[in-house]
Amino acid sequence: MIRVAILGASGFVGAELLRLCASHPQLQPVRLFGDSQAGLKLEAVHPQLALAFPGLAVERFAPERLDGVDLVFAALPHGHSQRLAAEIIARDLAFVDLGADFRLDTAEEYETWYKEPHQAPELLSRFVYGIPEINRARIRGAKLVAAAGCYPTSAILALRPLIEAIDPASIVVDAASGVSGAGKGLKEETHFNTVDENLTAYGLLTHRHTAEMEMALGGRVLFTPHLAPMNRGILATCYGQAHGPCDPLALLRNAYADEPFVHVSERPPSTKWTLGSNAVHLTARYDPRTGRVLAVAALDNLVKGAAGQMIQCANLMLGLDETAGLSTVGMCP
Ligand SMILES: NC(=O)C1=CN([C@@H]2O[C@H](COP(=O)(O)OP(=O)(O)OC[C@H]3O[C@@H](n4cnc5c(N)ncnc54)[C@H](OP(=O)(O)O)[C@@H]3O)[C@@H](O)[C@H]2O)C=CC1
Ligand SMILES: CC(=O)N[C@@H](CCC(=O)OP(=O)(O)O)C(=O)O
Repeated sequence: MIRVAILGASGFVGAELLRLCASHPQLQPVRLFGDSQAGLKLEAVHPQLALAFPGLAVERFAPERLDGVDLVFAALPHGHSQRLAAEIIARDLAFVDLGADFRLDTAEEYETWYKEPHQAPELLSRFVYGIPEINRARIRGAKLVAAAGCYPTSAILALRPLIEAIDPASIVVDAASGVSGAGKGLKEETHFNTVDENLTAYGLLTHRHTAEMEMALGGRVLFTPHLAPMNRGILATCYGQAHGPCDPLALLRNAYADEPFVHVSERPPSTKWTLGSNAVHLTARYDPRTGRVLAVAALDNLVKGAAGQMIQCANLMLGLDETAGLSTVGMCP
């Protein structure tokens, strides 16, 4: 068995990591770390996991508590991993980080979008960007992976195979996310009364995920996120000006023919098809009237947009079956 420690285990992504580990043949969570919920038994923090992990409790992190651990997952608020990474690296552990701390190429880019100086710029180049469908060879065997953000995963998977067919400076991404994307903290914007029966655009022109999309797509992206009145799921509708008539659906089908978690279809995808699964559903069109390409992606922000992607990366890093522990089946209705 591979012994796993989870930083941020008491959060939404932490719960999802544990849920997926419960059906993983090799990953065994042994240490769970949190902040305000440290000291509580797991069954008090995430009752839905009580039967799977009866003996576990949430602790406060201390480096010596990683003794005997093989793999570390971190699902912490941005800015924390860059302060802890050196301790994890010194122990030569496999490390998959989901915060944004090690996703971008440079400290300058991080400071531009996250509005604070990076605390470990010397480590940035050691992390591999974690979307297996675009970066599998580098993730396989890597020790340090920065798993991609939820919105970027949807837009990058929808557009990357189409990038040669469009002007990369013309990309527009409009994406709607379920409220779990904002984490479990209580905020006015995510309060039931705010989100119920409501649809809101936010982060206009400034959302930090723009940088990640531009890094992976090599273009300019106008990204507008929206908060949708649903629990989970992201639907990303992406556009780009085509160089000429093309068949984007065929390009997607061709790019993802052998991918275990990507389904390409003519049918416009729904978030509900992906709930609880590591699947991404895609479609695309060429519009001869406007000369634009349109691509749509649906995924579960907590699975392919977070915990599922982390496990998919860890499977590759550790030489396991890439699909281990990751059901491809969504829960619908
Ligand atoms: N939710 C999503 O869909 C996605 C989230 N992410 C990213 O993953 C990370 C976690 O997200 P999510 O699970 O939603 O967030 P939550 O707010 O639900 O959970 C945050 C976790 O971090 C812990 N934590 C908070 N502050 C500290 C601290 N100072 N020291 C140690 N631990 C701390 C919390 O502990 P405690 O509860 O005990 O206080 C909790 O376990 C974030 O970076 C987020 O941006 C990325 C993709 C998708
Ligand atoms: C609905 C919602 O609020 N979503 C979050 C993005 C999700 C996330 O956790 O961001 P990372 O992938 O960078 O970690 C937001 O827009 O800030």
